[in-house]
Amino acid sequence: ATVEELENLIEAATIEANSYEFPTNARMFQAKDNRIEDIDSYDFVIIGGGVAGSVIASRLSEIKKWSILVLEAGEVVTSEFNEMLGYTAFLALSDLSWGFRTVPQTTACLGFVNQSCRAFRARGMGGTSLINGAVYERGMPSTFDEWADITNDPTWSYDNVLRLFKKSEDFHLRNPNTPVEWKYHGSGGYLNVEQKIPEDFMTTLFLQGHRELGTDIIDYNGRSQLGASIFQLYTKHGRRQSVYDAFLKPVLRRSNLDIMTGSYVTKIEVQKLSKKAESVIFTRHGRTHRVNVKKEVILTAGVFQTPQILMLSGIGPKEHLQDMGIHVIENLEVGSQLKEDPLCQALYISTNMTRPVETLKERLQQFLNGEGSLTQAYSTSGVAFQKSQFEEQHYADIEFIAASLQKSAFDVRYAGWRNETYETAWGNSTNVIAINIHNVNPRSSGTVRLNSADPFDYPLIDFNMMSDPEGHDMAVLYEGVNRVFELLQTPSFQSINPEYRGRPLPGCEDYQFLSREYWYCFLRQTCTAAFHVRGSCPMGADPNERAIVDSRLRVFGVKKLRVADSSVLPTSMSGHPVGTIIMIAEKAAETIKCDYLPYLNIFSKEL
Ligand SMILES: Cc1cc2nc3c(=O)[nH]c(=O)nc-3n(C[C@H](O)[C@H](O)[C@H](O)COP(=O)(O)OP(=O)(O)OC[C@H]3O[C@@H](n4cnc5c(N)ncnc54)[C@H](O)[C@@H]3O)c2cc1C
Repeated sequence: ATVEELENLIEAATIEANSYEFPTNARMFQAKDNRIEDIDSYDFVIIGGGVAGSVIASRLSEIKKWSILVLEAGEVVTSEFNEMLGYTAFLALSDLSWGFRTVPQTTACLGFVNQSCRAFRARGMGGTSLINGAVYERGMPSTFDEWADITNDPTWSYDNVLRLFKKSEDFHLRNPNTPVEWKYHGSGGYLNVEQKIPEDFMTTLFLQGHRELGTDIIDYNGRSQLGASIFQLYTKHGRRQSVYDAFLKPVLRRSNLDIMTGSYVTKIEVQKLSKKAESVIFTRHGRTHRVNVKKEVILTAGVFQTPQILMLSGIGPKEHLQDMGIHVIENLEVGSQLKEDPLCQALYISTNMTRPVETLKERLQQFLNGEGSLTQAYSTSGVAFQKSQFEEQHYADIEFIAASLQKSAFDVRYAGWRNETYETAWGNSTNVIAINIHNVNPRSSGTVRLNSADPFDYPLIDFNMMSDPEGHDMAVLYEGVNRVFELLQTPSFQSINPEYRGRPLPGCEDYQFLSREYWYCFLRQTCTAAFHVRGSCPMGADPNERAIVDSRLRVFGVKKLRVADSSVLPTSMSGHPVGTIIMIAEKAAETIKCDYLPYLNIFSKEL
């Protein structure tokens, strides 16, 4: 597109976002009557064409004799507007968004309308990679050794999964100032990974400040995640590349792969005695269909809807299903260990830093060259992973993200702020920067439950962040606040004259301003969700210890049914999950191939 065409797309999308009303249920997918029409059967039916579903469909359809069907509620997205990461937030307020939010919270998101946190998820081929920040990050290598212990399966160890991370990746070093540990990166994979160029002033300052504090500048996808860095993004020449674009678009001509968009799955039919998954019921264009499954159903509908579909199909906590009037097929603690990371983005700091004045036309011209501010979702690209004093092992538990901000009515709408809280947090600050504090390894957990047995009702989502009885998560976040002020003391940051000019927040007036108690209150008011939700159907060795799937991602007690998306992460991986979800999906596909084609060597080309 030309600069003028892009300007028109931006105008239309921003008008839509500013007046967008989120749906509150999925009734737009309801059929007109109760008739069920059978369609042809498939070897594998994949529910959800999101991040994990796209990877699995791509890999399984490599086997020509298998027939694969992907059922996805959303559509294929083609607008170039969606490729501009700089407008990411606008996409969450569009028809791509499911529009989920949590039930009212008591320990976090208190400064937001109805004390509710947004729980953004996207629909459409590529799933939430259609609206996310495209940060590519794998977490701490030792996480995967822990997964091998939890599942009693050494194939989850880092030495083994590194091969899968590399298999997906096509890494390009675009910023020569960034350290790279090449042996941890892949080339020639489906997913293009690159850094944004050139660095902006705030990123440079952030890295210098960290150097002055003695922090190493590292490749966070190398041997250790601990240190400061600039984001690696899975973009291509600075443009968003959804996981569908990367993994499925190149193979669409395969005749054994069918993708049915606009298809909303309401139930997996599981035979009551044999407990075998036999068919999938879905609505499409006002009608209801049944598809029979010859080999397996693979559930990749994401962290909220995967547990919802399981529960609607009779797989979940017995008492809850009985309360909902659903016949129990398998009693499993589905949806009982939901994990979300608290993120504080409201520590606004006034400075004397002036930002470059660029017109939209100039920014679009840079975008067309694969550069500039529109090629990243966050306002800058500086990031640091650190370990708090409370972290007993060696995981990162705090991520700091540099930001350079302007006050905006759109932010209030996007995040769902209460106006008064936003205004007072901002105070009379000018030329604002923020160092966002992200607790990437929290202990608190929440739940996903059914609202009713009606598949068109949204599930009840309760993040329950910062609620662990020991107060660990609060202590980590408070240490994060103190570390931000330490960073602001470095000579680099002192050069821009940083000053905190927020006013006492509503609800926190009783605490001495800027005391420890005040910051605790501030964090409960301003921390919201990082959208890195996971763990609603964790893998493990034993369903009596609340595991839902085994190490081969098979649902305990049910045959022909696997789950392979963000729901299965058994612990945090200390960061942004897409890289790990892609690895899990690669592993799921490889496992399925080994189960059905045991004569194939896993290193053979055919895999
Ligand atoms: C605003 C935002 C920014 C983020 N930024 C980053 C980032 O920079 N880096 C990162 O690593 N992670 C990021 N994430 C998180 C990341 O995008 C998700 O963790 C990831 O997409 C989850 O993958 P998934 O395969 O589990 O689910 P999804 O990608 O959400 O896919 C699930 C799919 O299933 C479909 N589906 C659901 N229910 C049904 C049904 N009943 N019938 C048919 N289809 C159905 C959905 O429409 C969707 O397409 C971000 C998330 C958000 C919201």
